[in-house]
Amino acid sequence: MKNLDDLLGEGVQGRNVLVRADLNVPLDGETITDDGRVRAALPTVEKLTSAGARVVLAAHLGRPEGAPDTRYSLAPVARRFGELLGSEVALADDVVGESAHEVVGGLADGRVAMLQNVRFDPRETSKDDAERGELADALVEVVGDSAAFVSDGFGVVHRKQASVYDLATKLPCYAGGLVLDEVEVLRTLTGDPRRPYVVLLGGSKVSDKLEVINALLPKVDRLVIGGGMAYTFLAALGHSVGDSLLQQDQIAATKQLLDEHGDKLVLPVDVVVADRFADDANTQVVPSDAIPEGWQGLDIGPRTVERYAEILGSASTVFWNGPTGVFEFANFAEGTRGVARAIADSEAFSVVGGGDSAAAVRTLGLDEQRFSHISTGGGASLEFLEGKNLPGVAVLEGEV
Ligand SMILES: Nc1ncnc2c1ncn2[C@@H]1O[C@H](COP(=O)(O)OP(=O)(O)O)[C@@H](O)[C@H]1O
Ligand SMILES: O=C(OP(=O)(O)O)[C@H](O)COP(=O)(O)O
Repeated sequence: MKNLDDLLGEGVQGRNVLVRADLNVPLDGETITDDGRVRAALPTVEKLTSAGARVVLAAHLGRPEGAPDTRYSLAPVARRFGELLGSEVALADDVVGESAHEVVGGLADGRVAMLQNVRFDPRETSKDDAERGELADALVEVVGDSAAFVSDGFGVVHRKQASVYDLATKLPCYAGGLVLDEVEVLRTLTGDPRRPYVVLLGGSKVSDKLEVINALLPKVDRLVIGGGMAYTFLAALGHSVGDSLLQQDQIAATKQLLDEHGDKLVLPVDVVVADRFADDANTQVVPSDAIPEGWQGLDIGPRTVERYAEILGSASTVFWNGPTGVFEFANFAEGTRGVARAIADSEAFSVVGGGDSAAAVRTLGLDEQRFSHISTGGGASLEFLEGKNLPGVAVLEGEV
């Protein structure tokens, strides 16, 4: 697989280089609450601009429904990128339209432009190869067919999407430094990890992650569950979960997982419930088999934190993806803070993966240096650990 150094060796002065980055940062209105992914994308872009390339950034933000939606505009991200870079990043109003052509056409050597959220175009995430191919062709038209493509959005390489996968089949493609670094660290976890090997999973992308659990169970000693997915497990045990996040269609499969691997799976014994999804909601701590009707679980409870901290503290290898609760609200951040602290205090080789998990480490005031590696990708790391083929990496290796 060719990499960024190969491209720099070929020379990029005056050449358009389209960089796919993962700039999917957490936002509070228009304020970026954690710019970790922007910072992680900088080194590749800076290497290219220093060599005189004209860099065109393509990225997504959130999960818009395939149409422009101002809530998911990349404007705050382009602004932050410009600040960190020390030179303005011009943002196109569209993905492959008139504005994209104009902004890219006006790009000077060593400067950076950004396309608007690629997921504003429904073809980006289409399951139809031809539709995605069409968008990739339109992206090539924007940057010109003498352009190069650098894939550096590690957090999105598990997605078979137009700007991640299909574009790599249309332009000379190169792996960026972030993708290479992340893959190298994660490889140490797929070989022969020191045991006990504990994986802690939380977060809200429940349907994505339930599949992953199945594949990870044979590889780990303990799989500790928190966050939104815990409630599908509790429901599978026959408990009522009130208004908590619930993946109804996965209950049967989850039941089977519990039957087959109950010894490895660790579930919350108590949870913090709220009477509505808000930081100032009324709250109470209840046993996990006694969630009252009309209430929703938004964090793991203190007894669970203690138990999880003990398991994490005695592990030799830890992988953590997904906050154990809605840590963005102070009232539901204690669980995530508690498990993060336990990992930070342990001597284990520890990898944290995921935009929100990494953001939690930083915004809850933990010392990043206490973790062996903070990955920019949650789902991508998990799929890598499962041993799954990551489309965005495979395509760079020419394995498609
Ligand atoms: N019990 C819960 N109910 C609803 N949302 C939750 C719950 N626990 C965690 N979350 C939310 O999960 C989100 C992070 O999920 P996810 O995207 O899967 O993690 P990551 O980005 O680290 O991969 C956070 O915004 C958090 O508020
Ligand atoms: O935030 C991301 O993934 P993550 O939450 O698994 O770390 C990536 O930007 C991918 O986003 P997606 O899961 O909407 O495809």
